[in-house]
Amino acid sequence: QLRQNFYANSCSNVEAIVRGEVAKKFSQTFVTVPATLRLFFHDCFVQGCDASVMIASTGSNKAEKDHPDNLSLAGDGFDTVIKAKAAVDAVPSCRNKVSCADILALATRDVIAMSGGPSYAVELGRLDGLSSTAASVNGKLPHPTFNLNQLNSLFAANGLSQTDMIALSAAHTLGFSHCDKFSNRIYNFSRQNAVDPTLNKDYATQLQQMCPRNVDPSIAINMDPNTPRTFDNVYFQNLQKGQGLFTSDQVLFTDTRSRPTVDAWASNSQAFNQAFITAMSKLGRVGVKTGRNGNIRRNCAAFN
Ligand code: HEM
Ligand SMILES: [Ca+2]
Ligand SMILES: [Ca+2]
Repeated sequence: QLRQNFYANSCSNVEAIVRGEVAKKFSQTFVTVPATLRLFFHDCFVQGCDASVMIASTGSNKAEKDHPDNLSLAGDGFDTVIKAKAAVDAVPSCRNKVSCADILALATRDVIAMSGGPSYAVELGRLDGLSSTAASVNGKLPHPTFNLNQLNSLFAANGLSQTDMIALSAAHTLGFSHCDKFSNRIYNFSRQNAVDPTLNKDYATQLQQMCPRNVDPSIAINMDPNTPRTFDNVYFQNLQKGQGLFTSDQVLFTDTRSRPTVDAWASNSQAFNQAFITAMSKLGRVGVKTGRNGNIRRNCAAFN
């Protein structure tokens, strides 16, 4: 059972310590923000929010982070958690008291707030998981080609509603994508349409310019073409204009079952922020480990 003041008696300053390290990292590179937020999502959807995604592979174990769906996780997310963990452990009373999973949850809250998004109280008390395998990632993470039914069923498997799914998708209001993740929409889309017809024409042309055929696979572009460094509801306004980057983004507007929610949040950032906080809190409860199912890792990248 998670609770807000879980570390009140063991490490009462944990929130300030984490925030301080996250602020330092944020001042060095903005990538900290999307990298940490996506890391939290990919952690929670595979074996629950237990920092299983942070484990490094060893000679005998190929870990989650080396599954194809996780290879584009940016290193700055991992680095943020590792640095915050070191800062926490530098305080004698906090040493080996706070889980990597909780530090990731706190850091995620902090990067959202630092980029203009809402802040919220984080429930704590997660333990770190005891396993991490690439094989366990299969089928657990959404793909950018997903339609609404596929998105809903994957999120429902994690206790999240369609409303939660739409709110969380707005994480694509910042951060980057590599060209291969959406090139099917701008080249050879279908027999009838070379370009995905749900894509705004000018935006499609811009995407083709930024991502020419045979582009360097390391090239990444902003997912929100309008406010790429601000956590805001412009994501939903983009969808209304046909500027959703992935099929899984644009479908939230094209499918009439989800469009009313997109329209509501495009014009009401407060309502969106509230829904986002609710959904993030639910995401943070997925598959939480307690008791013998977990421990507090000394090194977030390795089992004790
Ligand atoms: C709804 C289904 C989702 C799909 C299909 C999806 C897919 C993707 C893909 C393909 C990328 C680009 C990766 C790359 O090429 O580097 C990406 C980036 C990102 N995603 Fe998602 N995602 C989804 C939901 C979420 C959720 C729920 C969150 C967080 C709450 C999230 C946060 C992010 C962030 C922040 C980035 C940018 C990462 C960076 O700049 O390093 N996504 N996502
Ligand atoms: Ca996990
Ligand atoms: Ca934005």
